[in-house]
Amino acid sequence: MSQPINIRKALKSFRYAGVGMYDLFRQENNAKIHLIAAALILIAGIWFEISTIEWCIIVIQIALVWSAEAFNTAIEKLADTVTTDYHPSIKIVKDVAAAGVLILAISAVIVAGFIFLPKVLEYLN
Ligand SMILES: Nc1ncnc2c1ncn2[C@@H]1O[C@H](COP(=O)(O)OP(=O)(O)OP(=O)(O)O)[C@@H](O)[C@H]1O
Repeated sequence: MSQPINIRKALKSFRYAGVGMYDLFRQENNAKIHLIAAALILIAGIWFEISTIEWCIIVIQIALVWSAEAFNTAIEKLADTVTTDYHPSIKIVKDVAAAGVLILAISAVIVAGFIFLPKVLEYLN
């Protein structure tokens, strides 16, 4: 028979995830850069009064990059737990995980360009 939903357990999981998010942005250099970039984009969004659909796209892009950074950090920590000695497989694991972040970061920059570049050009004219 299926188990009933355990609200207390779910709330505990939220708390652990919150601690993970705090650790991510407090300890990881790249995560701090992504946090500052997101803050600047949010300020630009308010300044240029972007539309609801543009806000949705920006929020999705920020979430994708942050999420990829979180998974990348988790993989790095796990790899370092396995060994801190040089290992060719660990190199591939870390490089590929970092590539996952880079792909989404590039996509975020392109999307930001599509949204903000016309507004910046119009503002400058
Ligand atoms: N144990 C290892 N074996 C082989 N190569 C490694 C190993 N650890 C790190 N590397 C190489 O060094 C690169 C940087 O790894 P590192 O763990 O320092 O990541 P980072 O992105 O600098 O993150 P952080 O500064 O958060 O630790 C990896 O992408 C990989 O190419």
